[in-house]
Amino acid sequence: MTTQDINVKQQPAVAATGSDTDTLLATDQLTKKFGGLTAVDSVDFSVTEGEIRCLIGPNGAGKSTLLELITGQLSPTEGDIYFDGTDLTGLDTHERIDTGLSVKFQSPHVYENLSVTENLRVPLQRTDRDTERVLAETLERTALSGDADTQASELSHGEKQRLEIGMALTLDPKLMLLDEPVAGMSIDETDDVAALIRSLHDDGMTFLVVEHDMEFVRRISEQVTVLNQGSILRQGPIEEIESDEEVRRIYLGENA
Ligand SMILES: Nc1ncnc2c1ncn2[C@@H]1O[C@H](COP(=O)(O)OP(=O)(O)OP(=O)(O)O)[C@@H](O)[C@H]1O
Repeated sequence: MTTQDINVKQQPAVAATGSDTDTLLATDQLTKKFGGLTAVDSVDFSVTEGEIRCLIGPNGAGKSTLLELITGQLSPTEGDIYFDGTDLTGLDTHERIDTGLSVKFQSPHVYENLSVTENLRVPLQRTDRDTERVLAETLERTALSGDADTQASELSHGEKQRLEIGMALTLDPKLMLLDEPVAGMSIDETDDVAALIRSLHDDGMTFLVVEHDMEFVRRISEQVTVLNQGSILRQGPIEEIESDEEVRRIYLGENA
């Protein structure tokens, strides 16, 4: 399915973000209220095919809520989400994954008692892909070939993150959502994850990354969206965002 197939309701979101038919993910007036608190407030947001878009913002800005609305862990109070021509409203998280959306949460969710290869086989059971070929490819892409038989519990934090990205890759997603992928990592581990994201991007993968580490954002992302109090404050190239006075006052002053 292509973005041409997106129904008429998507048009405002695409138009509002200035994107065209390359839009892979779009939200239209997306809103989430928790009682009297509006955590996400009429957000028109989009991710273009092939880009690495980072979502930043101060604590409580609504980043996790937006991510959870996209993954289907939360239902919107109002608004819609479209992905690759499909209206995701009404689909549960597994059904969203089947449309090509992949999610990697902050802390690694790997099976500690299984080997690296066995972990990679778990998501593959859901597909009819050529398991042995995909396994070999994924081990190589995540630089885990040397640890194919290592039990996951023996991996470092950074290796576990790479393994989980690998598990997502086995399903051949169209968009990877990563929630703070380098939180708590050493410099070397951060380097490895940045290199992995860049190389997957070079192969055409699209990313939406929620991240606090601005040095990491600078390294992986060209396009940044700043969320503040549930609304989009700014979006644009990283250089523009970093030099924007209001962004600096609200967010970067304390994180740059
Ligand atoms: N389940 C919930 N019930 C009530 N309020 C919530 C719930 N989840 C989030 N909130 C509130 O919604 C607002 C946005 O929270 P959210 O976690 O999305 O922000 P965030 O940008 O991800 O923050 P952080 O960077 O600290 O993770 C906050 O005021 C938060 O307290």
